Formats: sequence, structure tokens, C-alpha cells
Amino acid sequence: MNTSSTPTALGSMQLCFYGAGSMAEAIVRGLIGQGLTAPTNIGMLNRQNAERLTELSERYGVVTAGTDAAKQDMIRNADVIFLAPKPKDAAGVLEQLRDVLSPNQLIVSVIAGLSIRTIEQLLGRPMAIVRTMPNTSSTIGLGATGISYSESVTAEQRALSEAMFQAVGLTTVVEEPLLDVVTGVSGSGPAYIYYMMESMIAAGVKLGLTVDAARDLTVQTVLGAAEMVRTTGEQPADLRRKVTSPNGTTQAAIETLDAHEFSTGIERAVARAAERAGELGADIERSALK
Ligand SMILES: NC(=O)C1=CN([C@@H]2O[C@H](COP(=O)(O)OP(=O)(O)OC[C@H]3O[C@@H](n4cnc5c(N)ncnc54)[C@H](O)[C@@H]3O)[C@@H](O)[C@H]2O)C=CC1
Ligand SMILES: O=C(O)[C@@H]1CCC=N1
Repeated sequence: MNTSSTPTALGSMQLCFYGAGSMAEAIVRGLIGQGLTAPTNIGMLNRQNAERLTELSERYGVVTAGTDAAKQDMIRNADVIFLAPKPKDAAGVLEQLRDVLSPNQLIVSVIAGLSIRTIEQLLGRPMAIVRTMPNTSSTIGLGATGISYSESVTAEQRALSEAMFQAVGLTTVVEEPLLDVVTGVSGSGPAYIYYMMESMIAAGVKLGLTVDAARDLTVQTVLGAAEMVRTTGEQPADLRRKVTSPNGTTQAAIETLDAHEFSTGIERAVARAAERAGELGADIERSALK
């Protein structure tokens, strides 16, 4: 299959989201919004939150499964199963799936830290597994997703997976151990930017701006800065220098950030998130070996 035929192939497939939280919703909203598949091809299930499933069904027109029998049918009939529970629930979910899955189904995991090897251990056999690390910006088609494959994923399944995640943003295929680094940079990354925005808005308000003005100016500044890096192709450091007049306001601000070890803080945050992904994976692996 070539990439151009993939959306058509996807359009005839049944997708099942096992776990119906923020990340599952972000991907579903992106897939439907980008017209990659019809809502009726998408099934979603969770552990027990019927209200959440009703909300998703009303909002997107997706099919939901509440009873155990309906869940089993949805899983059995799916061509692609997205694993989207929290890491702490992953071992239980995979144990439930172990006797329900068939060899021709494609598994797509978004679970932080969970390795392909551990998924196969918990399922009791090798399968076609796509391990990914997306982010919530997939909701608006601006996601950034790292992807790795188990050995048995075919070229056709790779093209399909990449088309799904490209529909909701950009993708990069990496060696599996690097997915933890992707988690530190772009999986958790939106939260760092939101955190910075929270502080910029709060500071603006503290110094006299209205909340609306502080918010609008901050949002446009972040948007403009990201777009400048993307469209000019210039390095962030060069663009930063162009804002920073000698002895001016920006220099004073950057010196203040340096005094608070801004770069070190960000570097350590990314490294710690990557390390935490490894810890989450090791916890699940321990459950697998029990
Ligand atoms: N939120 C984010 O920005 C990102 C999250 N991820 C990964 O996505 C996964 C989900 O994260 P969120 O959507 O944020 O979590 P969430 O808590 O919003 O959603 C988890 C979902 O899994 C369901 N679930 C848990 N145990 C279950 C079971 N036994 N059977 C059926 N459903 C079950 C819950 O009911 C809930 O719908 C995590 O593994 C996380 O590492 C990956 C990239 C980004
Ligand atoms: O915080 C977490 O563990 C998940 C994985 C990446 C973003 N959110």
C-alpha cells in the first residue's frame, strides 16, 4: 500500500479506543476533524464511566460500549486497537485483551514508558505493535508524535499508522528507546509551555493588565514565536538575539531567567520526564513478570 491510498484503507477500518480519556479524545477529534474516517468507524470504551462515554458519543458521534459483552464485541471487530489507559492500568488492560485479540489486529499504544517487549509479554505472544508518544495538540491537528514498530508490523501497517498520526500533526519514527526522550520533549512538552504562559499571564495581571489583555498578548506571543521558528527556519537562539537589544529590556529579563537557572531547569525537566517514562515502564514490566 502506498501512503496516498492509506486514508481510503483507513476509512473502511474499525478502530477501537481502549481507554477514553484526554489522549484518546485528542486523537479521535483529530481523525474525525481531518476527515480521515467516519465517527461510526470509531469505537470507544472505558472502565466504568458511562457519563464520559455518553459525552463522547454526543460530541463526536462515535460508537461506545458500556457492557462487558459490547466491549468484547467492539474489541473483536476492530482492525486497529488503540491502547490508551493510564500506565498504572496498562497491565490489567493487556491481561484482559490477551484472550480476545486475534493475530491480524494492529495494536497502537500511546502509553508512556510501556515497551513493545512488555506489551508482548503481557499479551503472551508477539504481535503487530505500534508504540507511539503523541501529545494533546493532536486535538487541533498540531500534534507531534514519535513512533516505533515491533518487528512484525508490515510496511502497509506502518503507512497506515503514520497516516493516522500525520492526520493529527507531524510524526517522527525513532528507535524505541528514544520514545522516552520524545516523551520528555513533546509528549509532556505542551505542559511546559502552558506553565510558562500561566506565569506570563499572572505577571501581566499583577502589573496592571486586564486578564483578557494579558492572555491575548501571551497567546499571540507564543503563537508568533513558534511560527517564526517554523517559517523562517532560523535557530531559536538567533531569533532570541534579534529581540535582545544590548542593555535593553529583554537582556534584563534573560539575565533574570538565567539567575533562576531557566535553561538548566528546562533541561532537567525534559530529562526527568524521560527518566520517569522509563520508571513507569519498569513498573508495568514488574506487573508483567508477577
Ligand atoms: N495526556 C497526555 O498529554 C498524553 C498521554 N499519553 C498517554 O496516554 C494514556 C492515557 O492518558 P490520558 O488520556 O491523559 O489519561 P486519562 O486518565 O484521561 O484516560 C485514561 C482512560 O483509560 C480508561 N481505563 C483505565 N483502566 C481501564 C480498563 N481497565 N478498562 C478500560 N478502560 C480503562 C479510563 O477509564 C480513562 O478513560 C497514558 O498511558 C499516557 O501515558 C501519551 C501522550 C500524551
Ligand atoms: O504525564 C504523563 O505521564 C503523560 C505522558 C506524556 C504526557 N502526559
